[in-house]
Amino acid sequence: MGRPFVFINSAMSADGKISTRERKQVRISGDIDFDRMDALRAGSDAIMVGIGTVLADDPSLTVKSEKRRAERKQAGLEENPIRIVIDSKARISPDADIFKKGKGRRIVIVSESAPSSKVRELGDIATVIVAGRDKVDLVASMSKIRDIGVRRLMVEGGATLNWGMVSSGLVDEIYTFVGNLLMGGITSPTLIDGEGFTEEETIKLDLMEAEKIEEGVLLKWKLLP
Ligand SMILES: NC(=O)C1=CN([C@@H]2O[C@H](COP(=O)(O)OP(=O)(O)OC[C@H]3O[C@@H](n4cnc5c(N)ncnc54)[C@H](O)[C@@H]3O)[C@@H](O)[C@H]2O)C=CC1
Ligand SMILES: Nc1nc(O)c(N)c(N[C@@H]2O[C@H](COP(=O)(O)O)[C@@H](O)[C@H]2O)n1
Repeated sequence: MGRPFVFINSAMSADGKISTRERKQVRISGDIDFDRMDALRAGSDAIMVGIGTVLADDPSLTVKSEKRRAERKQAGLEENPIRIVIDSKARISPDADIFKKGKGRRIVIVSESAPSSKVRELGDIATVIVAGRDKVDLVASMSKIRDIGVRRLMVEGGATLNWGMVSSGLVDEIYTFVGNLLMGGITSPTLIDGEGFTEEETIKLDLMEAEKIEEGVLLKWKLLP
């Protein structure tokens, strides 16, 4: 029933790009912002990314601070939050760092169109949830992960998943670190890609916080109904 509290955390260039035109990960945040991101991970029940991010960056999505992992253990939690990948066709490799690095539960959410042999293979190393026919149904996914106890969900991109979540009305807050670089490129992923909104559909935001961090600025937005 219902859905978790959902926030997106992302780093983007001053011109709004989250990676280069070759979809290569670039260091946008400095150490302080990476540490802020790590604290957000440690305080979440689950961290979710799209398969595009896994294929491009191969992130582990683990909590990096030993102290924070220890605090989670003391609180009776796994060292790492649940790591969730939205992957309609089950394209993720069993060798992905999400599976190889760190302890904790992994969930891959696929659609009914995913090849059953690959779904079985993934079932040996992760919990596989099926939601949606040709592509993952994000609304149904949120309800399913709420049912297994996820109350606070951190979404770490990428651009297509961010669009899917925002356009489905599934996001409460967005935190963007805007770094001191320009990436350019009409095909470079932005914070929110997808088909985009019409003038009437645009989503209004409430600025909760703006803070200078190192050479960039952290903006915290609440999505208005
Ligand atoms: N700077 C930053 O903070 C971050 C940057 N990135 C960058 O983002 C790029 C990846 O973004 P994308 O290619 O857009 O991939 P993505 O990570 O957003 O994954 C998109 C994929 O999710 C799957 N999906 C299934 N159902 C969906 C649904 N209902 N709605 C939306 N997606 C659904 C589709 O297969 C789709 O292709 C990479 O270049 C990566 O480096 C990713 C995370 C953070
Ligand atoms: N917050 C942030 N700042 C940057 O400068 C970045 N380049 C990214 N990239 C994303 O961080 C994830 C890496 O996670 P692991 O270190 O492997 O746990 C990955 O999803 C990148 O896209 N983020």
